[in-house]
Amino acid sequence: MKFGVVVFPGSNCDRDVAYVTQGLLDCPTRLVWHQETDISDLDVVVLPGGFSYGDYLRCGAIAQFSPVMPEIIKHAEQGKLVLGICNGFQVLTEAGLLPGALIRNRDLHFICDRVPIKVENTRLPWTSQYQSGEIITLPIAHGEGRYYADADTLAQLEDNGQVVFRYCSPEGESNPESNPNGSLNQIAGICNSQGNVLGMMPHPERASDPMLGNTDGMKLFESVLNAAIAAVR
Ligand SMILES: NC(=O)CC[C@H](N)C(=O)O
Repeated sequence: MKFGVVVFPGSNCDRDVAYVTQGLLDCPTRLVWHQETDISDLDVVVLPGGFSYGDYLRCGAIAQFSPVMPEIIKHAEQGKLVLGICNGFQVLTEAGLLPGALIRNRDLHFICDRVPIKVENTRLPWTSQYQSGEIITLPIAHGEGRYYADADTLAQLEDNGQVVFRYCSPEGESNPESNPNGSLNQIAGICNSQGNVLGMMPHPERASDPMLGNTDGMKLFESVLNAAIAAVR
């Protein structure tokens, strides 16, 4: 199984993701410059965190027009896996691959923290290695991470199990105090209706190497590998 990590001008977590998928997960991985238009060799496309195009206009708003994006949309339409982390999540909503939008944090500050998150849906290629309802801790680092969607979209996401990660208290409660950025329904990550496209604001790649003292993010990458192994059996 081969990973590709898209590099936009201003991406800054591209190598961190590649370090995890190649170095820790032992899967072939290549960096994909945003002007490339052939990604047919890839099984999983990751849009990493960062500040694509300097976050001018809106985070992710300019990156959606990169030449690689139509190819990523085709890749997703074929049912193949696409993961957007932080700025990558913002790009996926701007490109219409995921519903809703990421807007300025409630308190208008950039937040850099480690926060508890509940894994809400484990029936996905992204999360099968987690326990349902498991509370994990992942780093967040964003200025525009407040998930917003209209009421109908929100209800649809909830009804279809598309809310994959939710901010919570260390005990797993969802309340205003455990919502770092004001996201609706405490949403930290969602998937599309087919489940093959995932967007999340927290950074699993920053919590994967045992050297960093937290490996809660590694199960996400292991889930992907597991799904690939299951598919060829
Ligand atoms: N870590 C990131 O990807 C940051 C995303 C984006 N630049 C923001 O500030 O919201």
